[in-house]
Amino acid sequence: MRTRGLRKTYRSFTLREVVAVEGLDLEVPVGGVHAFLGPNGAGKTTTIRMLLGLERPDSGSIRVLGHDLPGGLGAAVAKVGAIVEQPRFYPAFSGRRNLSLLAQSVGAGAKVDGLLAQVGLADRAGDRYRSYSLGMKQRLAVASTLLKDPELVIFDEPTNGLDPAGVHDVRTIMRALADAGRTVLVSSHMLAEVEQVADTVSIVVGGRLVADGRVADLIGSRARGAVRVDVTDPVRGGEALERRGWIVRRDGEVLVVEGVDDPVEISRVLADAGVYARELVAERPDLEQVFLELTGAQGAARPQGVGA
Ligand SMILES: Nc1ncnc2c1ncn2[C@@H]1O[C@H](COP(=O)(O)OP(=O)(O)OP(=O)(O)O)[C@@H](O)[C@H]1O
Repeated sequence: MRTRGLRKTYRSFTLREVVAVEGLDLEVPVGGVHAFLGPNGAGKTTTIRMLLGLERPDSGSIRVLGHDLPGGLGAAVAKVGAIVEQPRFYPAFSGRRNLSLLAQSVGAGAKVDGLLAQVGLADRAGDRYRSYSLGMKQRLAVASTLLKDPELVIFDEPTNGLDPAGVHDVRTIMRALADAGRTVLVSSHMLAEVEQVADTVSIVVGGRLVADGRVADLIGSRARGAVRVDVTDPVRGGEALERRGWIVRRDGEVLVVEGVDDPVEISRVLADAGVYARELVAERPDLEQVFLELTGAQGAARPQGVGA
C-alpha cells in the first residue's frame, strides 16, 4: 500500500483552510505490522479515511493492494478489513449471534467459531454483547473484520480506552495476523506498545511524513541513549564528565550522562579524575525518544501522553 503526494484540506467554521494531510508519501510493506504514528491532529485518521475511500483527496495518488484509487476502490476494499469506529453490534445478542448475523451477509457462516477462538472470545461467545468489556468488544470487532479474510487489516487507535490486559490482547491479535501473512496498519499513540509489535513505522507531524522505516533502524539511527553511572563520588565524577562536554543529570546517587557514543569513554574520564564506577548501564533508546525528538513540543503536548 502506498500514497504519493497525498493532500487533503478542510474548511473550518470560519472558512479558513485547514491542511490535514500535506504531500504525504506513505509506504506500507506487504506483511508485518506497520505503525502510523503522530501527535493529535497530525492527519492519521484523515489518511486512513482516504485509504478506505471515505474521504476524497484534493490531490495525490493512492494504491491499495495493487489497485489504484478511486477507480479500483471496490476491488481494494474487498481485501481490506478496517476497525475505524466502534462497530454497531446488537447489545442484547451474544457475541456469537452478532458475528453469525454478519457472517451470513458475506456467506462466511462456517468461520464464526474459528474466528471467535482466534480472537480469544470462545469462552464468552454466548454472553450478551452489552456485558462485554471494552477489550472484548474490540476483539469481536476484529473477528468481524476477519470474516472476509482481508489481506490488509487497518486499526485506527485500537487501544483507546482499553485497560492493560485489553491492550495486550489487541497487540497479540495484531502480531498473530501479521504472522499469518497479513499486513496490519495501526495508527496509535501507544508508543511502548507499538514498539513491541510493529516491524515498520511512519511518523507524521502536521500532515507531513517526518520519518519512516524499520522500527529497529529508526531507533538505532535517531536516538543516542543515556548512560547511568553509579560512582564512588557523584560530585567530582559529575564535574569531570561535564568538563568532557557531556550533559550530566543527577538521579539520587546515580549520574545520567547524555549523548555518549561509547560508554567506555566514561570509565576513562572518571578514572582520570580518581573516581570509580560501581555500575555503568547504557539505557536503551526507545521509540518514545525518537518520536519526541521528531515531533518536538507537539508530541510532548498530546493529551493522552506517550504510552497512554
Ligand atoms: N471533517 C473535518 N472538518 C474540518 N477539519 C477536520 C476534519 N477532519 C479533520 N480535520 C482537521 O484535520 C487535521 C487532521 O485531523 P486527523 O483527525 O486526521 O488527525 P489525527 O492524526 O487522526 O488526530 P488524532 O490523533 O487526534 O485522532 C486536524 O487539524 C483536524 O482538526
